[in-house]
Amino acid sequence: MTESDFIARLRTLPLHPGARGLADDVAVVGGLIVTSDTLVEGVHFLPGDPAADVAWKLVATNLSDLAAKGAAVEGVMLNYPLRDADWDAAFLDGLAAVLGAYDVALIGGDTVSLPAGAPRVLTLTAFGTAFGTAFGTEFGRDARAPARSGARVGDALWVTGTIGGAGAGLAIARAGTGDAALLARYRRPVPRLAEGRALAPLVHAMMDVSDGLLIDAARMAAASGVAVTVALDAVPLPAGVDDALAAATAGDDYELLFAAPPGFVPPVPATRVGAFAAGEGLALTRDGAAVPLPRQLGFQHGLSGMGCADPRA
Ligand SMILES: Nc1ncnc2c1ncn2[C@@H]1O[C@H](COP(=O)(O)OP(=O)(O)OP(=O)(O)O)[C@@H](O)[C@H]1O
Ligand SMILES: Cc1ncc(C[n+]2csc(CCOP(=O)(O)O)c2C)c(N)n1
Ligand SMILES: [Mg+2]
Repeated sequence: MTESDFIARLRTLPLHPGARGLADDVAVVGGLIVTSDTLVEGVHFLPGDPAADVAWKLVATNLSDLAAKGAAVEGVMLNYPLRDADWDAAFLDGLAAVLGAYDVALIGGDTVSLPAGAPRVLTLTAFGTAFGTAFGTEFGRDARAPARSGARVGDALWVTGTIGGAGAGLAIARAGTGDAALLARYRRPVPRLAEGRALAPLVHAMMDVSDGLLIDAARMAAASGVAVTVALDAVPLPAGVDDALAAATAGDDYELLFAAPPGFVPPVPATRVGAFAAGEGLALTRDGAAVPLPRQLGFQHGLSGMGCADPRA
């Protein structure tokens, strides 16, 4: 079963009104914005990646979902599997560093052991509050946490930062040599918290790019009931990356993807990469000409590595 099949089945279960139909980066519960993400050794990080970097990535990937809702971070809970003392100590050092870097407090969690040889599975749950609101009604907070589902016909699709650096960084980590800045994009992603707070009151829809620009743009369009076209030639690439299609399907970028009305002037550095129209699905262009969709739009669990073109989850 693929990740999207599994989540589609979950959607048939009784859902909390704040679950946003299991079609958003977060839930909004009791005035809190809640998200949870897991890193699995061999799936999300390499066994040889430094423990401190794994701690960084675990926190950063969760904060990225809060950033996509313009949230202020309230705190995090950690579920941690002990395995070897040196790695665990280095992880704790890295955890202290990333929590300090983003001024994030630990709320609690759980500590377990692993069977000998089992890969590490690390989970963090992050809690946030809608930025700029006093403690008040859930509606007031929810109204400032843009969903994936708000894109409208005529909106433009925008992305912060650059895309494809983390995918290149993963190849560098596997090879053991290469550009340090690209490697850092893979090992130490930067949650766009300040950008998210600036954008949240202004945009129609927002999410972070975790699985790949194309699959995540398709998810935003599907959740919004509109079609989206992405211009491959417009995708902002970092120095050292030149294959826009590979960049747009690699994932791990943790930039913010958002829909905004025509004429929008973003308050933070961002690039217009596409447009929404009536209809459904994703289309690609390069220099104005239609380009066929690749077989895989991004990463999806359950497909032995890269995912398929299904934007449902
Ligand atoms: N095992 C699960 N149980 C309950 N809800 C789930 C489960 N897996 C995913 N979801 C829900 O499905 C929705 C989509 O999840 P998804 O993991 O794709 O979003 P995300 O966290 O933004 O992305 P990513 O995991 O790529 O960072 C969210 O509402 C999430 O809470
Ligand atoms: C060793 C290794 N192999 C492949 C990848 C690529 N990758 C794995 S999960 C994922 C999407 C985000 O995960 P999720 O959807 O679970 O949040 C991506 C792009 C990696 N990071 N490390
Ligand atoms: Mg997300």
